[in-house]
Amino acid sequence: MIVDEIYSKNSERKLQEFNMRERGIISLKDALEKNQNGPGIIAEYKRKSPSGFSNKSNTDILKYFDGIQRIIAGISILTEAQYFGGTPLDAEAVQCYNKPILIKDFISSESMIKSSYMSGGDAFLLICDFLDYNRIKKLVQYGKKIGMDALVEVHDPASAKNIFPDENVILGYNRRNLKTLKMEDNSEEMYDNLKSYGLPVVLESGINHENINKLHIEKYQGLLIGSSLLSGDTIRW
Ligand SMILES: O=P(O)(O)OC[C@@H](O)[C@@H](O)c1c[nH]c2ccccc12
Repeated sequence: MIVDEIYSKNSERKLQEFNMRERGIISLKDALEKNQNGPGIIAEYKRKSPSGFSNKSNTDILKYFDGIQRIIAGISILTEAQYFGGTPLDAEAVQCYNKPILIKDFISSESMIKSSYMSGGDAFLLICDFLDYNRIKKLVQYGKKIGMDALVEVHDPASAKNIFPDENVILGYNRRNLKTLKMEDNSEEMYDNLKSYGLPVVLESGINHENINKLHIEKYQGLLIGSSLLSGDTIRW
């Protein structure tokens, strides 16, 4: 499966050697907790996705965020190249918006977290469906040491056992199963469990103007939205 393959090649990934940071860390967790009037939008930029999205209009990243910077609480940048067309240079480029930047990658090591920091990232992604509890605990604690927040994401209810809650953690529910790449929404079943940790909860994937009023978004502190916004969808609730 594609995501397993991406993780398996992490040891071959070229990591960011020199520091591209232009500013101090901005906490994504703080931004979501302070967001007024409902969940904060984390707008994701990607050029393509194995689940079928492609940035047909080849939206320029700076033009894109110039247009939406006033309505978003954070930015998510795909940095994986092969399947998402990503690059750390995208993260470096969007530091100018002074919004917290989530490095959306298949992170499995401390060196990848350090690389995310050097690229200008403020937070990083850990996926419970692919990393075990001890690995997540180690990486959350490393991120905390260098001041970064971790978005600890779950899809399969069984993988919630890998959650390591700490003060720098934001929890995410991914409506998409990354093992099948299909939308399989267990958010109703999962919400109370995730909320019980007392941490911000972000709803992720497949959110658009047609379903946004059916997803009980008022319960969430954040919405991670990529494809629909990149395709010009107008999101309002
Ligand atoms: O483009 P969408 O359907 O709005 O989804 C955005 C984001 O949730 C999705 O890209 C995502 C959520 N978790 C991930 C983990 C890896 C790669 C991608 C993701």
